[in-house]
Amino acid sequence: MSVRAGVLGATGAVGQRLVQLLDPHPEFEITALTASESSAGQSYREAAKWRIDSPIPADVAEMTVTETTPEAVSDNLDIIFSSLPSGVGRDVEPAFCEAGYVVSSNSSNHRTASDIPLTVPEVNPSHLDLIEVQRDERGWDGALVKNPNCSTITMVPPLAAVEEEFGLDRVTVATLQAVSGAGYDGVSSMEIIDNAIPHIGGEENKMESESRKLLGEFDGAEVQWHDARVEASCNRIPTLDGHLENVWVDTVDETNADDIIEAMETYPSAELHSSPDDLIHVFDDAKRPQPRLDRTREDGMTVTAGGVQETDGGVQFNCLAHNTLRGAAGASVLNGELLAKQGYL
Ligand SMILES: NC(=O)C1=CN([C@@H]2O[C@H](COP(=O)(O)OP(=O)(O)OC[C@H]3O[C@@H](n4cnc5c(N)ncnc54)[C@H](OP(=O)(O)O)[C@@H]3O)[C@@H](O)[C@H]2O)C=CC1
Ligand SMILES: N[C@@H](CC(=O)OP(=O)(O)O)C(=O)O
Repeated sequence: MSVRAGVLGATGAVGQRLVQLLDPHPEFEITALTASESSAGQSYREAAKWRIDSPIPADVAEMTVTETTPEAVSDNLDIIFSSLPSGVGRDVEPAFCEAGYVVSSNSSNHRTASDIPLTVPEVNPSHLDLIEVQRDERGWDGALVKNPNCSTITMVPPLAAVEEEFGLDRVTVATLQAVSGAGYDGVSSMEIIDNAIPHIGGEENKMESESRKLLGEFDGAEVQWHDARVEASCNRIPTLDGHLENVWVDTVDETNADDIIEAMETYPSAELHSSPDDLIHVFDDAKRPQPRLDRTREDGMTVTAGGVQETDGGVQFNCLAHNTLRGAAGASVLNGELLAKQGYL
């Protein structure tokens, strides 16, 4: 039987990606779509202004968009995917959880709260059980689960591979982030063409904190954040999709480039529908990965890496992921698959 799924913020950039991924999904069936008051009452086709380069799914196009309240959606929902603006989701998502819904959210609110699981199913699936703590503390029948920020999710699988074999002491990262990360209206063409912007508000702090929570240990009661020092510098560049990152890692144990490549290549994926066969693909061509060539590998869910070199304290490498697939909608769907597999739906 299908898992009935609702999408909050379904008309937005990430919401449209969620619809694109959920419509053909073998496990989920879209049964509710919500957006702001101004879109409510319209058909999804009218409200969404579909901007993805595959056709709007015909069966979803004629569904009516509702307001984003627990009362406005039908009771017949098993899971909700949320891609609301963070400020909106901050209060709205807990209201859905209080009403008994299980919410897999991409919004940045509450990601570092102590009782909210922040999960990448291939990296820290055990953190999902923080739901039990959350339910005890908040008295919810529902649950709230988050996926991380798109730049964080790009570097965390390679970092997890390094951590597992050699330990992480210090991480320094510089990002080259695509414009889609800012949303359709986020950066004007006059601002970004022939240019680069060396600041993305709040992004550095998210990379520094979310990565340490993801790589931390869950002891059944709380997540002990990883104690590595993580420093990030974030830049917007004129690519459409795909965040490229330059990462330097000081490891606890001595290592070399060949061992790091092997650790990344053998880091396991998860047995979930949306997990790629190869979670991390490592190129030996120093000019890869590149956003245009590599962002859609395995439906945009593989993290690609390259340029692995030894340094004084450890290793340097580059990595890339599709920011609205692996970094946003795909990450939320994966968390939904994990919730289903672990019996939370
Ligand atoms: N774009 C990206 O690559 C990434 C985005 N994110 C995060 O995902 C979230 C969504 O981003 P994005 O899709 O780009 O945003 P958009 O602005 O494109 O979409 C926002 C969605 O939320 C709805 N919405 C806006 N205000 C309200 C409100 N007051 N009540 C109910 N619904 C509302 C909009 O409806 P309407 O159409 O009616 O206005 C729309 O459906 C954000 O938290 C963002 O930070 C995370 C990673 C990557
Ligand atoms: N800030 C990211 C996208 C984003 O919205 O991230 P978050 O999910 O943390 O809000 C970018 O600009 O590429």
